[in-house]
Amino acid sequence: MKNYDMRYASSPEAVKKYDTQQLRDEFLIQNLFSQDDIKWVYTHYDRFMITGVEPVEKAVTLETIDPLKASFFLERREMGIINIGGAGTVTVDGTVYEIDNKEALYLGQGNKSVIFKSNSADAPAKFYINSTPAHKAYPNKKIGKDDVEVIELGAPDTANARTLRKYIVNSVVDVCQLQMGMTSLKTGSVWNTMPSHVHDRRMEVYFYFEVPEDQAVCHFMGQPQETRHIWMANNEAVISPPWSIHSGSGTSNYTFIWGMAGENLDYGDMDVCNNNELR
Ligand SMILES: O=C[C@H](O)[C@@H](O)CC(=O)C(=O)O
Ligand SMILES: [Zn+2]
Repeated sequence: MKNYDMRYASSPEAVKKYDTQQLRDEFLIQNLFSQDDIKWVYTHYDRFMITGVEPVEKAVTLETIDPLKASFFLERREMGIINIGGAGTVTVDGTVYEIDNKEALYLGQGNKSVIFKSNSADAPAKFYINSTPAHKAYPNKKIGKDDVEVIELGAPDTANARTLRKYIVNSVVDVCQLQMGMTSLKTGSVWNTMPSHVHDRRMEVYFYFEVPEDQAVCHFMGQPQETRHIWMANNEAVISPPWSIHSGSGTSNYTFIWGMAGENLDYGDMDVCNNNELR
């Protein structure tokens, strides 16, 4: 069975003409988590790759996929892993990393054997994973809850009070180009990434989770004066092209993981859009 799905890059001019289904086919990632298996989405936006692994009955071994033309997955790549499920382990060339809920692991280029396992089949680990090309082998590093950089953003008055946690940024861990973190909306706050922004130098992927049953998140994309939306359910991800805003509003509060790659490692390099100028 083919273990990857290819997403080619789209131009803003083409996307203007997409209908709902075409927008979803190009940018939305559903069925992200495979039980006891790994199925990748390989994008042509900075060759950023996305998957979710949920080991239940057995350990899952990371294998290379055909488009990489590599002898092992991390031969020319780095990887960030954030566990959103129960406690688990990632064994990397014999070293066992215990990764609890909302802990992360950075893996540098050159690691040959990577094995994902849950501590208990009753509360399986759910490893959300991003991977990007790498030019240098940086050391592996576990990022625990105390290692993250925490920022409070927004306000209840504008329904966007949220806590942003930087897990994989260059002030926490040495990386080639991957950046990852987690943002949690407070109760009563629903808008993420407001005011919105673009960063034509980096693409981004948002993975929405902790969306309560029967609730949804409306994700906004597109050029600032030509926006589109995609309605998203729990545990779905969306690809944000470098030219696109990436903001969302939920029918309740929720949490999401952001991952980025591209030209620079400067988290704060964003071109902010004024709310009253969005179209
Ligand atoms: O470029 C940075 C990313 O879009 C996110 O980190 C923004 C975010 O999580 C938020 O404002 O809530
Ligand atoms: Zn961004």
